[in-house]
Amino acid sequence: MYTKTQEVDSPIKPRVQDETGRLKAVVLGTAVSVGSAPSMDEVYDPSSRAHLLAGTYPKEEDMVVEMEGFQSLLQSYDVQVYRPTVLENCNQIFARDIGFVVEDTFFRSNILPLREKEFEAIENLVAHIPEKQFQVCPEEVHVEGGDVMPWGDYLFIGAYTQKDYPQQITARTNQAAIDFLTEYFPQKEVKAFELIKSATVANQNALHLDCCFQPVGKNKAIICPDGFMQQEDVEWIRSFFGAENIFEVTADEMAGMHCNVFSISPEVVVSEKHFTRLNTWLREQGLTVEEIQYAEISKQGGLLRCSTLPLIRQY
Ligand SMILES: NC(=O)NCCC[C@H](N)C(=O)O
Repeated sequence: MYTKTQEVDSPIKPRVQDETGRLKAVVLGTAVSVGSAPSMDEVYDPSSRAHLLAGTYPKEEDMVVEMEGFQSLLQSYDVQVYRPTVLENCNQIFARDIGFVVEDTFFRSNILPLREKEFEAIENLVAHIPEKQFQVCPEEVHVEGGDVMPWGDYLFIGAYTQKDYPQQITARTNQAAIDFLTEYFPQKEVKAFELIKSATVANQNALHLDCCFQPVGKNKAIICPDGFMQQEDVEWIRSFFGAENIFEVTADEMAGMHCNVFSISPEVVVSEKHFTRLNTWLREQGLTVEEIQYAEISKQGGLLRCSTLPLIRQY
């Protein structure tokens, strides 16, 4: 069974149209029983790899505390927070990637095979979603929720479509995913961005789109230009949001997950407490910034957005 921290509203009717609408229900991953540190053969992102090598790989108890803090904050905003069933010795921190909601449909992702098991832990929860609002992505469609961002009439997708896709362990969303979502949402303008990939160097890798780009508020965004393979995509984002509405982060800040904040509403954003430069800018834009401690989680190549899977936002 999934763990619910509040009563489940059944049925759960998914609805997410953008990145910042007022959050009502969310799955927050869990670090409980995350298992021992992976071996160098098992590791699947460059940040975890670097921390394994440096002997600074995060401890379960520290990550559990950070995630509890996030849960309490979300609940203080009256958000219904669901946690996955705890699977023994399984890393279930990054709930974002295992599924995603666009408009009124929950999609089950086809994620990195090494992470496949994670979906089991929310099966009983998604069973509350009406069948007509639940969609399993076809087998050839490789997609993780970190690469999918609805933004009103637009659907932003992070992808990697180069020939060496099968060899890139940090490439999780392919051309078939772009084609599938384009066909599924004919009324949306699908904008796909090619991301840079590296299995070994964290500041040369944009694991997902949400590691190098994140809209905030009503019309603003955080980007790391270095995360994009094509300069014209960066230019497109600059002109779409307007240069004055964009905060740019460095490649090192991208590796530290500065783009991976999470919005509770167009007015309130959750950020990491060490992101001083970013948090100052967010406040200057008139946003309320809820700062929490999440630095241990960042060592695994994900942060606040990555550990959440929004089910319902209100419009
Ligand atoms: N959306 C995200 O960027 N999720 C972070 C996933 C990190 C995890 N270590 C992975 O490589 O899959």
